[in-house]
Amino acid sequence: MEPEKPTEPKGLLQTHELYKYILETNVYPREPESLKELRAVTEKHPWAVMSTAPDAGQMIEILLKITGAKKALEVGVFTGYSLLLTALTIPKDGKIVAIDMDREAYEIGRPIIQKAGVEHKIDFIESQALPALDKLLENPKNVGSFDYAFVDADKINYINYHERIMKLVKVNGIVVYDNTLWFGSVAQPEEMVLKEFKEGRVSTIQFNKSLVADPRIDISTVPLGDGLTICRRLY
Ligand SMILES: C[S@@+](CC[C@H](N)C(=O)[O-])C[C@H]1O[C@@H](n2cnc3c(N)ncnc32)[C@H](O)[C@@H]1O
Ligand SMILES: O=c1cc(-c2ccc(O)cc2)oc2c(O)c(O)ccc12
Repeated sequence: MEPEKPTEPKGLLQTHELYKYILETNVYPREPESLKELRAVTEKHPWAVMSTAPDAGQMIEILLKITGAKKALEVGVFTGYSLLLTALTIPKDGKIVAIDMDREAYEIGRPIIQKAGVEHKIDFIESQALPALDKLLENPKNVGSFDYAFVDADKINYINYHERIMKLVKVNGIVVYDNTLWFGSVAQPEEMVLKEFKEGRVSTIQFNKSLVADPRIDISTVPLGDGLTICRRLY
């Protein structure tokens, strides 16, 4: 049997109608204007699908508020939806270290971030993520200092990011990994998986297993967007 081709995005839900209902009824009415604007400019980008899902963003906003996060780390910025969401949510004197190797995409969202008055909270690092994280770790002030981290970059490296981020976040700090259900492919038999998802599926399955086996964290996987795994550092 031919694998089913995805049509329009519906996250991991059974129907487009249900996803539309969630967005239109619960998410868009509460979404700040600047995030709507960022979403609109991002839609013109050929890789717009990579932008953090607004329903997942709404959940992240609650996490940031509950934990009172002030110092945040983001790996994978793209045009900046999750970055702007974080910048809008953390306090005025909060800081976000945001890493992406693609400055061009960040420049698409940056004028909107500036207009929203939150650019002063952001330290954008144009770099491959692994060396940037290693550099952060060289400064003892950064070790165990982050309240929150969001990882939404190359899935194959999540395992490597995790080891570094475990040292950068404080005990009780929260780490959120995006795409941990990789378009639902993690639960599909291999022969049913579309070619373009195969590599990501394998690394995501391995990564999910490694989180389950990691005694340093609590975890919860939430089927929002493309799957979020929320971790809390225990020790
Ligand atoms: C899924 S997008 C991030 C989406 C973003 N969180 C948002 O809300 O729009 C992934 C991003 O990770 C970046 N990326 C991929 N591999 C990377 C790497 N090895 N180092 C740094 N950035 C990387 C890409 O340039 C891309 O902008
Ligand atoms: O379709 C994608 C692709 C990515 C992706 C692929 C390769 C990389 O090096 C980084 C990112 O990420 C996505 C994503 O985060 C998402 O939420 C939806 C779709 C995709």
